[in-house]
Amino acid sequence: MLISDFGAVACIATLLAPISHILLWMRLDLDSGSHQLLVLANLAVLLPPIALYIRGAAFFDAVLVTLTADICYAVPLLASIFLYRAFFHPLRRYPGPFWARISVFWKVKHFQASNFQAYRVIDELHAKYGDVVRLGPRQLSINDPSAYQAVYGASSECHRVHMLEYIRKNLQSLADPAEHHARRKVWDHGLNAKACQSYLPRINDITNRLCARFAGFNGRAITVNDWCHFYTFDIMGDLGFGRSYGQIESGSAHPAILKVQNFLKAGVIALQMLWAVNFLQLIPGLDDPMRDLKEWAEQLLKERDERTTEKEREENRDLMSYIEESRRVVDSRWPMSDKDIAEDAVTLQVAGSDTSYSVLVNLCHYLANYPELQGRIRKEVLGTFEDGDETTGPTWSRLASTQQCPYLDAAINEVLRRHAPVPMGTMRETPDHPVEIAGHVVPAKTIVSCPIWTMQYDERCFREADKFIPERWLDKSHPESRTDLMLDKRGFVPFSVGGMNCAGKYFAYMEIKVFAAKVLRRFEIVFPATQLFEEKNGVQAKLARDQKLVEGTKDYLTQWASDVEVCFVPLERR
Ligand code: HEM
Repeated sequence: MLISDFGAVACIATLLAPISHILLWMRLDLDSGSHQLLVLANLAVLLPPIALYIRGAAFFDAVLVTLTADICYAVPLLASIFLYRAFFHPLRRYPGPFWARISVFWKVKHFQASNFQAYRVIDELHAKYGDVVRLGPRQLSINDPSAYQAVYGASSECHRVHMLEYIRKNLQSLADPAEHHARRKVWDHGLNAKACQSYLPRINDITNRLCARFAGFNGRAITVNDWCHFYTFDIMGDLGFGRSYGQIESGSAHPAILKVQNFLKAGVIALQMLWAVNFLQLIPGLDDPMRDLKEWAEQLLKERDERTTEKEREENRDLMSYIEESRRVVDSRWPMSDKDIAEDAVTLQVAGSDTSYSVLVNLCHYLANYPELQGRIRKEVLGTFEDGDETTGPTWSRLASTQQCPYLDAAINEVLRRHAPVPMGTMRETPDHPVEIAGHVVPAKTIVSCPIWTMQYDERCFREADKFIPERWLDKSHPESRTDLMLDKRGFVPFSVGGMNCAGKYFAYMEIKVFAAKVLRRFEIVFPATQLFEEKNGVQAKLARDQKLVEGTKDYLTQWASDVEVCFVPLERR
C-alpha cells in the first residue's frame, strides 16, 4: 500500500525538509556534530527500505520509495539552507561575496587558488567590502584595532572554536576557558622571564654552533631559510626533549619536521571546514599527518625520562619539565595522560619554531638591504658582550634593554609588523548571545577573526605602512624617532592579545636577539653580488627588494618566508 503512494511520500518528505531545517539542523552545532550527522544520514538512507522490506514490500520498491523520499527531502532542504543563509541569516546585513554567505566552499576555493596566500584573499576582501566582511555562512572577519580586545582580550566573552578540540587536544586548541587557564598557568611558569633566562646557556650554545656553520661557508651565498628553520627547531628540541634535532650539524631537515610542514599546509584548508576534518577522522586507517611527530615526541620523552633522574631534571630545568608538571598541578577535573603531554610537546615544537624562524629570515634580508641599519645594530649589540665571552654570549640584561639596543628592538618590531608570523590571526566564537564588537552587534555563535596581516598594513594605524621604517618604533626621545608614523599601536598584534595569546613572546624576543647579537658580532650580512640590482644602494632598488620579499610570503597557518639568499662574511675579512 505504501509503495503505491509515491506522491504522499514525496509530499511528506518535501514538507519535512524546511521544518527539520528550522527545528533541527539550524540548532545543531554541525561543526562539532558531524558524528551525529553521519549517523542520521545513514539512518535516513538505510532504515526505511529495511522497514518496508520487513513489512512485505518488494525489495526494489522499498529502495525506490526511499530514494524518492531522500531526494524529495534533500533538494528542498538545500533550498531552505540556501534561502536562509542568503537572505534571513542574522549575518545577512554584513557585506561580502554572495557565495561566501552560502557555503565555506567559496573560501576554500579562493584560499586554494591563492597558492598559500590566503591572507591576501582576506586583505583584498577588506579592501573591497570594508572593515567587516562576511567570510562564510557564520563567519566574520573584522579589521579594526578596537575589535581585538572584544574578540581576544582577557574580558572577552568570545571563546575558542569548540571544534578545534575535536581535532587535537592541546593547549592551543582548548576551548573551555577554565581548563585552558589551568594548563596555561604551567606554561607561563616555564616561559616567564626568569625561566627563559635560565635557558640562555643552551640557546647560546646552539647559536654558536649555527655561527660555526655560517663561518664554514666562508662568505659564500646561502639560502638562509633552511638554516633558520634548523636553528629554531633545534632549540625547541633541546628545551623540549633534552636533545636537539641535530639539523645544524647534519645540514638537513629531520623527517618528522618535514611532516609538520605538510600538516600545516593542509591545515589552512582544514581549518575552514572543521566538520569535514571531524568526518574524515571517522574513516579508519586514514593517515594522521602528525602521527609520526607525536609518536616520536612520546618516544623522546620516554628516553629523556630514562636518561635522567627526576632530581637531575629538577636541577637543570627545561621547558618540558614545566609542561610535564601539568599532570600534577592541573585540577583533577582535567586529568592528563601521556598522550596529552606528548600533544603539548608537539605544540611547543611547532608554535615555538615555525613562528620565530620567519622573523630571523626576514631580519637577515633587511639587515643586508640596509647596511647602515646593520652597522647601527652591530654597534649596539657589541656593547652587550663582555670582553672575550665568545662562547657564553651577550649579557641578557643589556641585550634586552631598549635603551641600550633601541635599533635592534625597532628592527625586530618592524619585521614583525611587515611579516606577521601568523598572518591570518586565529578564530574565536561568540557565546550563546549576541556581543558588541567594535560597534557592531555580532550574533550568537558567530566565528570571528581579526586579520593580523591586514591590520598591520593599515594606514590608519601605521603611516607609510608599505615601507620598512624601523625608526617608527624608536622612543620619541630618540633623535631619529619617527613616532609621527605611528597612529594607533593597537594595530600591532603579532602575538595576539588576551589570556590565550602567545605564551612564548618573551622567549621569542630573546631567541631573535641572541641570534642577531651573535651573528652580527662575527659576520657582515650582504646580498650575493649576483642578486644586486644595478644601482646597488638606490632607494628604489631597496624598496623593490623589500616588496619582492613581502609578495613572496606564504601562509601555512604560520608564515613561510620568501627565500632569502645572503652571504655571512666573517668580519675579520672586511
Ligand atoms: C615571533 C615569534 C612568535 C609569534 C609572532 C607568535 C605568535 C602567536 C600567535 C598569534 C598565537 C595565537 C594566539 C591566539 O590565538 O590568540 C600564538 C600562540 C602560542 N604560541 Fe606563539 N608566537 C611566536 C613564538 C612562540 C614561541 C617561541 C613559543 C614557545 C616557546 C610560542 C608558543 C606559543 C603557544 C604555546 C601558543 C598557544 C597559547 C595558548 O593557547 O594559550 N610562540 N603565538
